[in-house]
Amino acid sequence: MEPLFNRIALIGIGLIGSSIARDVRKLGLAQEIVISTRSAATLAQAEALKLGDRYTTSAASAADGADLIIVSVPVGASESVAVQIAPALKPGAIITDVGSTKASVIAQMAPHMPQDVHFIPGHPLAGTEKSGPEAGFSGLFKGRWCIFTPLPDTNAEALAKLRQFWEALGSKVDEMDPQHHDKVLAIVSHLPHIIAYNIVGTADDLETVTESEVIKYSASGFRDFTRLAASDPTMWRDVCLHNKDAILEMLARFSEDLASLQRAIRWGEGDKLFELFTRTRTIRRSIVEAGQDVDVPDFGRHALDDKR
Ligand SMILES: NC(=O)c1ccc[n+]([C@@H]2O[C@H](COP(=O)([O-])OP(=O)(O)OC[C@H]3O[C@@H](n4cnc5c(N)ncnc54)[C@H](O)[C@@H]3O)[C@@H](O)[C@H]2O)c1
Ligand SMILES: O=C(O)C(=O)C[C@]1(C(=O)O)C=C[C@@H](O)C=C1
Repeated sequence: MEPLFNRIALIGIGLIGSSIARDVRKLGLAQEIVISTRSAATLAQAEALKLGDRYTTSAASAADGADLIIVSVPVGASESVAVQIAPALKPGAIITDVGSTKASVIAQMAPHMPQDVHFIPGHPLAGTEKSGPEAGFSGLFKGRWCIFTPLPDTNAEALAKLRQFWEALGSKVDEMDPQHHDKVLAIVSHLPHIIAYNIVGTADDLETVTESEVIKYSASGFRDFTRLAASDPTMWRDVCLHNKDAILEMLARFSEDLASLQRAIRWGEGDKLFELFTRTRTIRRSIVEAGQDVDVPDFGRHALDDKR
């Protein structure tokens, strides 16, 4: 494939940054890959994995002269990165991110962006519960959505180029308003993780059930929750703090519906339970039919516990 960019700078080289690096290298999407991350130890890991051509702990020197800069750090670190890279950005550069929340990332980064660059927030809907440069793999974004939440005055050419980039990684690209993105993701991604953290925490706290019993008898339903609950604590702390309003709104709805389910169980309302379980089963079928479970083979390899 023809390189789409001369120099790509990857700021943050964990699961997402390193998966991008692997695909960029494999597909020949850049002449040069520059990698930057805050910690020297993580940078050394990236270098050992040969993920880039140049390595630096200075985000500014990585961004200097780059045509595409992809920020892949926990969302709470977005402003700090924006402040560091802003003075080094070359005119016409495209700056994007992969953060799981969008309104907050825009609020943190946009005010620091110079007038002559193109800041296009993005979010690939692909990942696993693993983190760090060793957890990444080529093909993570294949068949998955990447959502852009462009600012109103975004340059159409820059947008088309970034779209071309993500499509080269195999993603389907969509555009959304950032607030809408945050609400949609609150229900389809953030709440499932919060529920998983909570149920695994509850099981761990149960006084009548020992920890060894939780491990020994964990049925596959519970095991599926433990996968999500093993996700990176820094990333998910930041998601919760930076999508607070949408998450609280969805949690309120969720709690109401849970109370109604609790009531149906208490009063033996079998029809009500059956109706809900039938309705939700069709959602799973629609997802499978729409090909949205394309990740199963990859997740089987990377995310599920081999000892199952
Ligand atoms: N993991 C997923 O499933 C997933 C999916 C889509 C999007 N995202 C988003 O992608 C981003 C990165 O997630 P990840 O899974 O790659 O995380 P990760 O923990 O694997 O990697 C994070 C990287 O950011 C660096 N970093 C951490 N704090 C920093 C700081 N204060 N300043 C500069 N660099 C810092 C780390 O050294 C590391 O290189 C997050 O914003 C996350 O919300 C994650
Ligand atoms: O399946 C997982 O392990 C993930 O956590 C991936 C997942 C998700 O919820 O689907 C997590 C956060 C993202 O921002 C995007 C994708």
